[in-house]
Amino acid sequence: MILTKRKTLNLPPSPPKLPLIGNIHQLGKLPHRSLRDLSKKYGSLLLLLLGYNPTLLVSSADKVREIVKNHDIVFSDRSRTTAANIFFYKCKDMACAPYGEYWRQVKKMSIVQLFSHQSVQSFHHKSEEEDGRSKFGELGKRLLILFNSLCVGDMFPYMKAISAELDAFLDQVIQERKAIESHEEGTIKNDFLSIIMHLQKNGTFEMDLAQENIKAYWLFNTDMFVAGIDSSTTTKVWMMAELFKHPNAMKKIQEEVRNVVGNKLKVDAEDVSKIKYLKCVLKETFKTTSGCVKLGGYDIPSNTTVLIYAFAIQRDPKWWENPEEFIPEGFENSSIDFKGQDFQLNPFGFGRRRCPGIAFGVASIEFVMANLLYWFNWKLPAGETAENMDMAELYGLTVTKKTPLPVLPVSHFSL
Ligand code: HEM
Repeated sequence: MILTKRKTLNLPPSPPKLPLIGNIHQLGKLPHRSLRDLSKKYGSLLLLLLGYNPTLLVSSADKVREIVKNHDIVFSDRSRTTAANIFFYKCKDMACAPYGEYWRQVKKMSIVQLFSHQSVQSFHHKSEEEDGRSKFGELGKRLLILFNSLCVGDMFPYMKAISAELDAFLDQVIQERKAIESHEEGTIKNDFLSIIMHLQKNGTFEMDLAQENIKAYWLFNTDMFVAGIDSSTTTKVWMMAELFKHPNAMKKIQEEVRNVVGNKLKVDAEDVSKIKYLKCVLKETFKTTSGCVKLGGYDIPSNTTVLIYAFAIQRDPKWWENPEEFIPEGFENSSIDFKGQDFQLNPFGFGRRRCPGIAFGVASIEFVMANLLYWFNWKLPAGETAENMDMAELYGLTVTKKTPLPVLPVSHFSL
């Protein structure tokens, strides 16, 4: 008889759990806020059970540094969810692909072709194309909702066996995916697929791409246009809302934008790079609006999802003075940046799986915001005041503003 000795794991602290749902009842409607009390009570490493999913919440910048420095490869994997399997042909897109050779190749191809300095520069000339792609954005948003719902389904594997509705739901998911593919075929296939074929022919992409991988790679556009557009748009909305709430910051940024641009009536990329306060406002906005960054699967116990609790880290008094206030000036004489070296500011994640779209995201936000602030003065509709402006949040992949931003542009220049 072989006796196996079971290793007892020294697990991080956990709040009390309920049968079947674990800690889900403690998340509330805004998990990024409710988890804060738990992390204050239990410490910077907190093990939650979400349904059947063990989830490690990391809420200290020092712990994040330690994890990224010592365990980056382990954390670079992704958990294989039902949603990713269905939508991305068994996780063949970049964001959901398990860490390994395939992910490395897809990432290499994207960096060469899509995230190069040249591509980011050409972003300014391509902004009109975004209109044509906004339809895809709408479809992409619906897809995201379905995607998230499937992730919730993964927390309760026992329900899969008993839920007849799940089959109907999965049918709906597959139909939505087909709708996206046919839309894609018409709009993106030509330029995107030709890039892939070209790279495969000239040997840049070293793997032989099966038809399914290529299809999944079209859906990589979902990563691009949902991950990219959704997060950038959300940041712009919060930035504008915060500027309304802080009229001195609004006045200061508009003066700086108009000083830098002068009377050229055109804001170009060089101008944007000179508007220093814009970068401070952007960093402060990132600081106040990120929720949780998902790191991937880790094995304490196996298949633990690790969440970096950006919301708490970016409000940690150890790193930030007046952490609950919106004070962009805090960045004026500070070298803290979001490029992945400063663990207390982490809107784009860390390590190998860090967001590859930083340059695109930042360029698009800064360019659009500089233009909006240069061309227009902004006011609220009659009856609304900055004090009573609704800043309620909606939790999701990104923390969005629950109600639309009720602001009105007034042209600054008499044409
Ligand atoms: C304000 C803008 C943006 C924010 C805050 C943001 C944030 C993030 C975060 C937190 C991650 C996860 C990192 C991790 O798992 O450690 C991520 C991944 C990713 N982002 Fe972004 N992102 C932004 C813009 C963009 C843009 C513009 C694109 C594409 C054009 C993009 C494409 C991606 C992709 C493909 C991944 C998955 C990378 C991988 O798994 O290897 N993002 N992003």
